[in-house]
Amino acid sequence: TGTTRPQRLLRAVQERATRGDSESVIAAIDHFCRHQEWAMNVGDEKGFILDSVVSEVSPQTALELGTYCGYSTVRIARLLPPGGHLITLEFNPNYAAVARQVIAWAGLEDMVQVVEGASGDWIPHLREHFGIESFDFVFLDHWKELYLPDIKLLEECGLLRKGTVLLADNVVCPGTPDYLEYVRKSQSYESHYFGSHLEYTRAEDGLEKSVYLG
Ligand SMILES: CCCNc1ncnc2c1ncn2[C@@H]1O[C@H](/C=C/CNC(=O)c2cc(-c3ccc(F)cc3)cc(O)c2O)[C@@H](O)[C@H]1O
Ligand SMILES: [Mg+2]
Repeated sequence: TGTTRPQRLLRAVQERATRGDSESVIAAIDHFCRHQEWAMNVGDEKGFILDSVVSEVSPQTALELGTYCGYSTVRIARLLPPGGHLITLEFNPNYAAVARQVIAWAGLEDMVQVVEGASGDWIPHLREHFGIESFDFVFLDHWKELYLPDIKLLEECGLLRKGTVLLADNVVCPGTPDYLEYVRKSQSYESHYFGSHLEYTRAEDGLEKSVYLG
């Protein structure tokens, strides 16, 4: 049986990073993915763009779809303003278990709630369960064909407000064509593409930032 890649990534964090130091956790994961095993984290290059958008929005309420090992969760949570809170949805229990330990190693467990389950099941219950009125920021990084249905669900549930910022990973590689067409054509969004590269590679990829106009 042996270990899984997320478990090996977690071990690299525990061996290389300093407890409570989120920068060292991010660096340990990037080192692992560059020199040991590639993994589908947003990475350092696109991560720098993610950082700048999160810093600009400075969200009190943030949502992440697809936690995986918690790399982007740590990147977002370390930049939240006082009182800021991040909910991250992850439907694979093994990934969620690894992510919780990565987030704890970074010392960010008080700002983050890892919610185990499917985004489509959970989104309609976020208000009643977590007392969320609406989200200031949403990071999409789960299954690519779910980006579009899930933002439509967020709209229907009234969880987006005038000015909510959506940031979507992988809009080029693997690609999210139906999502891109929707946010770029809809009168309800102001969209902008940030060109970059697929994590830890030279392949083209990028992030799409879309502001909900109501
Ligand atoms: C049925 C449940 C649907 N709703 C869901 N709700 C909550 N979490 C969900 C989820 N779907 C998937 N997830 C989780 O999101 C994560 C999935 C991410 C999918 N990401 C990718 O496929 C991806 C893939 C690549 C990639 C690019 C090039 C390549 F050659 C190989 C891979 C790069 C990336 O940056 C990626 O993000 C997992 O942790 C999964 O368990
Ligand atoms: Mg991704």
